[in-house]
Amino acid sequence: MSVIARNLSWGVRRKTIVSDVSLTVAPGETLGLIGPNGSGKSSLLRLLAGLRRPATGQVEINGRDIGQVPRKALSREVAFVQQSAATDTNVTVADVVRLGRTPHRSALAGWSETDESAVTEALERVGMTSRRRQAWQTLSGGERQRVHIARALAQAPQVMFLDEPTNHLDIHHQIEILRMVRDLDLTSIVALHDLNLAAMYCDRIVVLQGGSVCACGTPEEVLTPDLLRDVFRVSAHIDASADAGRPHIRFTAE
Ligand SMILES: Nc1ncnc2c1ncn2[C@@H]1O[C@H](COP(=O)(O)OP(=O)(O)OP(=O)(O)O)[C@@H](O)[C@H]1O
Repeated sequence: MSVIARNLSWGVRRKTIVSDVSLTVAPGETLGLIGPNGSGKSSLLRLLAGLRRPATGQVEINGRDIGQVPRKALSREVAFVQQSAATDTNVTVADVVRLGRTPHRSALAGWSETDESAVTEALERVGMTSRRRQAWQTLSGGERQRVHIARALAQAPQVMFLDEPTNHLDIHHQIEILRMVRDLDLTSIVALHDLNLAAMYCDRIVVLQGGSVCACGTPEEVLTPDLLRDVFRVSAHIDASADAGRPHIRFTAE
């Protein structure tokens, strides 16, 4: 499913936090959202996912204005992995992942085989099958993050929004999760701080600065020494990596 944002703006009181953002994400594409702290990445993701209404502008998912789509119907198509999602503590890992099935179930329907296999498959994909009966509150930070991603996968969405999904993860799991997101047959928009991981796993990158889009394109087009200096205030060399020609950033100490 495609995601199109047209002239999105949002703010609180007199402060504009997202300013006139337009972007297009093609079906199946993985779009990276990067920008310094406070540049508006989380706020924009929430607008794109329909969790917050824009002051002006609109978001279309698969050609429909999401402002007109009922919330339950939207949550059958769109999953959101938050930065630090709160979860009720007195539950098991499988209980948390089962919550992902909520949009697909009616009040009267029982738990189906489809629901069960979606949960089993989601746990498998994030490598948490052996933990399904473990109490949620006993998990490490990285394990919780993987279970939140499993919950989103169990939702069987067509579009996935992920806010810093690699937070708390060791490097193996950072790479595993981003590779999985890239290889999933769905459209994904992922806010990331690690610019090299964004270069490795995103088809295109949007750079936010002060709530506005200041660059958009392939990793090679966007990740230039000038942009890194102007937006992120760092000096860097860019090497063409052996990894499918993706840029590799070497930060320089000066
Ligand atoms: N509800 C709110 N009320 C007041 N200010 C807000 C609100 N939501 C966000 N902000 C402010 O808007 C700015 C953008 O916040 P946002 O969380 O979208 O940035 P971000 O790019 O995701 O940051 P980070 O990289 O630090 O996670 C920040 O200055 C934040 O303090």
